[in-house]
Amino acid sequence: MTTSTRGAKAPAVLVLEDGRIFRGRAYGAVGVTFGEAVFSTGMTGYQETLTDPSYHRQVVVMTAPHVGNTGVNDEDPESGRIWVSGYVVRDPARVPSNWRSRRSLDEELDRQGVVGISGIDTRALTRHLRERGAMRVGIFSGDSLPDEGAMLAEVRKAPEMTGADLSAEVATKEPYVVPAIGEKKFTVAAVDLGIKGMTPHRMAERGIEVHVLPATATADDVYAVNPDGVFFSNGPGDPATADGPVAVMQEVLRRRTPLFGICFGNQILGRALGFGTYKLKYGHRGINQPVQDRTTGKVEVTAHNHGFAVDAPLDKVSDTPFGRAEVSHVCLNDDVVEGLQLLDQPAFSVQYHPEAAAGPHDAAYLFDRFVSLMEAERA
Ligand SMILES: NC(=O)CC[C@H](N)C(=O)O
Repeated sequence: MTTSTRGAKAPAVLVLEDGRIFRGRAYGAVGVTFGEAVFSTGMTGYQETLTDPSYHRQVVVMTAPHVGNTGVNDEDPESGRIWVSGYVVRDPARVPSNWRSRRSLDEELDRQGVVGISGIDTRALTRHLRERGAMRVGIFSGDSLPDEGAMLAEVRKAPEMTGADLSAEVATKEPYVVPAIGEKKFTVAAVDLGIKGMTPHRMAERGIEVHVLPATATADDVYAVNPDGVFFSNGPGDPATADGPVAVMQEVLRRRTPLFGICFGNQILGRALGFGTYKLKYGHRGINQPVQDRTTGKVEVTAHNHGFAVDAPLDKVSDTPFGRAEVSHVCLNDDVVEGLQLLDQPAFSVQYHPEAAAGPHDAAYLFDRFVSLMEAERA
């Protein structure tokens, strides 16, 4: 629920489900919002973060102290709207400055009805989330606020992220096509579980015509486009709920069509192979996470946004219903599984974001790997 505007400087309170409270000022829309409190360590790229559908139902805390400096432009959004359910910053820019800027971030949050809070100690909040783990949170702003006990009771009624099935809420309802740039070489069916705009673009740049399909697409829908490869996107929510996409992916594996998955898509590949998924204590979010590609030994700096992970053994090849599989990538901060690959058929996935929006481009080679799998299939 939001009421608008003028009160951009109204008092605001952030209430965590364990009872910790931070007081600040309204930022963006004035009103009430709930979600899972998570922190992002990205120093840049706030527009891409805000519009990434994987952040649906999450209240994002920025560890970078000064946010909004470059304003809001019309080029950087990763989808048609802001998806975060709330936004938490230390010190918003008072005067944005950039040649592409059209309006301030404060105005844009207000325009889209996104409730935020500024002027709180985001370092203390981040340390709290790191020690206690991601948890539910509420932001309440306005001139007359409920008492603390009432706000806490509301936060504790909000839905949890564990068990949340959210892809269909954010994905396209209708299929659409992103044409290949230049000569068309391949057709890919991309199951949209919350896809970011840059992902089909990275494929289109490589001569792929991308047929983006709704989250509810069946295997028949996938094969109706006569694909050379199949892609499963990133997306919000708990992968343990994604039974539909897991069944579709198992059919793709049965048919041995080249397969690539990103983030939620990696968790779905994990499940399709028979591995479990689990919730990380506070997740990985930011654009500076070190990952090792174990197939080459190279280390890359990468963009992350995940709160769940695949539970697969790091030190051995696993036998799965689709042949041998191994962990191809691992996060060097905490040994979390960051990629999977099959050894007996053309299928792989990563838990992080090679589309790099925002983020470093170190992992762009993964799109080339997908192209190589499709080329090898054709040869
Ligand atoms: N970016 C994503 O695809 C996130 C996947 C999943 N929702 C998670 O939090 O782990």
